[in-house]
Amino acid sequence: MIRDFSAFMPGGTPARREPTALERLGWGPTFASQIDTDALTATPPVRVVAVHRSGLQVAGDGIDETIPPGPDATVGDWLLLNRARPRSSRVLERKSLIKRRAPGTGREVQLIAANIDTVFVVTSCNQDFNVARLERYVAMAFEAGIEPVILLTKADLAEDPAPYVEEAQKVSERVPVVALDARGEEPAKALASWCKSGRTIVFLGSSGVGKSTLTNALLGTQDIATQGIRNDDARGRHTTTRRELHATTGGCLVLDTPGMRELQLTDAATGIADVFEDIEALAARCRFADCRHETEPGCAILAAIEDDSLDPERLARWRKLQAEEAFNSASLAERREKDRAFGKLVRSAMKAKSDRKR
Ligand SMILES: Nc1nc2c(ncn2[C@@H]2O[C@H](COP(=O)(O)OP(=O)(O)OP(=O)(O)O)[C@@H](O)[C@H]2O)c(=O)[nH]1
Ligand SMILES: [Zn+2]
Repeated sequence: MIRDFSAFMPGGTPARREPTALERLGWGPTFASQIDTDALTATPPVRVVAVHRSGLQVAGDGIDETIPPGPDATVGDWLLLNRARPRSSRVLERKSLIKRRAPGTGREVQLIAANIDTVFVVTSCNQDFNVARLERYVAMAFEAGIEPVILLTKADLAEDPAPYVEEAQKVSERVPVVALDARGEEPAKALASWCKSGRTIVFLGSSGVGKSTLTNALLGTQDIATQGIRNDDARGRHTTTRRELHATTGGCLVLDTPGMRELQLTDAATGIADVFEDIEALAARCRFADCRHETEPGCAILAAIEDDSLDPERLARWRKLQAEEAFNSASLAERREKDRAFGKLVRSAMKAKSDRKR
């Protein structure tokens, strides 16, 4: 068989032609630039499209198979498939990575998803709407190196979605906000600029906000709930570890990963700083480098609150996220010690809040 590898190499992509099998899976210059033609022939690139207990399901140009677990890879990863020793397949450097600490352990890191292009942080135009939660998810996306977009579903049920949009826009100047009806034709149109062929997206948010509805709207007639049962164990039971990519008719890849819907913030100091860049910029102007923004003279943050240019609630949320992040990122031993201190901090924050309300 003659294969045209030109499209795999950097700069080899002409403007208008049908996408190759690999491009439909998300292949592009970021990955192509990491390998040479010899490696391409000997070890074909494949993408991990699903993670099962029995192994990694990989897809490539004419390849669709399950390899045993082994490579330190997760759904979305690109591997150079080593046919003789699949466990030794090389994992290509990632564009983005969502990870977390394995629950209940010390420093062990769990890979959740790789090479996601866009995270849609989903909430609804109703009582689910919560700025603190939006900030948390957006920080996580920034930390992972992924572009976040805030999606406000159930706009059709709200008397006026505008106030929700306005609040959501305050999370970060860098994050677009879209309000829509998650059902029917609207998502495919409203999200078209992010859901292009070969792009990989994921919907994150609380239960009931419309993640499955959005996924179904993009996938067309396919039903994700029934589709997911297919590759699980013999009894067709859902397993909590299942993660997989589904292709839309437009060629966009939607990651379905129930385990990722609620995430703790871990090792996300940079992401938090990105979301709260307004506060970080103020902090840099405080007189003392170690200013705690409580009573210090020359504190730029206290000054901003004083002149109403900073919302004290936003400052409180920043403090809380930072404390939580520091707590989650600590090792188990450190955690035990911090446990008490954290409880105290939360209690004093709650008290400060109720004092203010009084
Ligand atoms: N009217 C209206 N209903 C919606 C919208 N989005 C979701 N719903 C409805 O809300 C309910 C919950 O939607 P799901 O898509 O199951 O929510 P989910 O986020 O996937 O929930 P989990 O699977 O529990 O995580 C369903 O009955 C949807 O039809 C919307 O934009 N407008
Ligand atoms: Zn200060």
